Amino acid sequence: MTKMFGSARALDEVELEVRRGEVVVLLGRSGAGKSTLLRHVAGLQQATSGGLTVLGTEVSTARERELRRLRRRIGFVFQGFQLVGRLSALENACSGALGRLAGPRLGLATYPRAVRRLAAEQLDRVGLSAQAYQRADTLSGGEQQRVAIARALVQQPQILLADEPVAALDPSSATTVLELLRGIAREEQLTVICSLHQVAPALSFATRVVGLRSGRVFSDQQVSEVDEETLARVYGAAE
Ligand SMILES: Nc1ncnc2c1ncn2[C@@H]1O[C@H](COP(=O)(O)OP(=O)(O)OP(=O)(O)O)[C@@H](O)[C@H]1O
Repeated sequence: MTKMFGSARALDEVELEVRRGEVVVLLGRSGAGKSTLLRHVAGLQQATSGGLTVLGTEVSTARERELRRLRRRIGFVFQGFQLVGRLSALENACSGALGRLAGPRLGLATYPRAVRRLAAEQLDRVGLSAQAYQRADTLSGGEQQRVAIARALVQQPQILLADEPVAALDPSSATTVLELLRGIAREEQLTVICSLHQVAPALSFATRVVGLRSGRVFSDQQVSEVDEETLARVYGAAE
């Protein structure tokens, strides 16, 4: 699969097969193509040439309706959390269900009871029960990212994508968030694709590490057989 932006090649003949339950880290420096690849998997962008099949949908040729259906099955966690700051943690978590509910929701009480219960359970799972009614913009960065994870889980996704989920966090919150994600992925047999730009967290989080460089797959290894030195040399100094 190749993605061009004008004459720039953001993804250059990328070939990758991810199996169910794998926790894949896309490792690469700024501009390597990690976010672009994640956006393609999420059905948010379409390749310039070549194909990409996600959960049985051919993304490159799919119509908007099919893409919407696909997006509902894929959770996405971002570097900047993307919560609604003035809403509570619980209401943000509930909004993960919006894709399967008809019409907009205004206020917690307008969500079905089952959704509110599920959202509360997921907040509990990420250790934020006590903060459920706190405004999202009053939470710490690590807490906000945990709310975003709860929201993604309320969506009941088959694939969870995370684009630099810990880049904005201090090292200790980053470790907490990655450990949480890893534990949840194991429990749910969830397929996770996560971009990171540091080698050490990638190795403790992933089952498989895919190195990207200038839009190309440069290395692809199971963590158990990873050549740490090469990875550190190629990606260790990534900004
Ligand atoms: N919408 C766009 N229009 C033009 N160029 C783009 C667009 N999106 C990405 N690119 C280019 O494609 C290349 C890959 O970008 P991408 O954001 O995927 O890299 P990345 O590995 O995620 O980097 P970072 O870690 O900084 O987020 C870059 O050269 C970027 O400038």
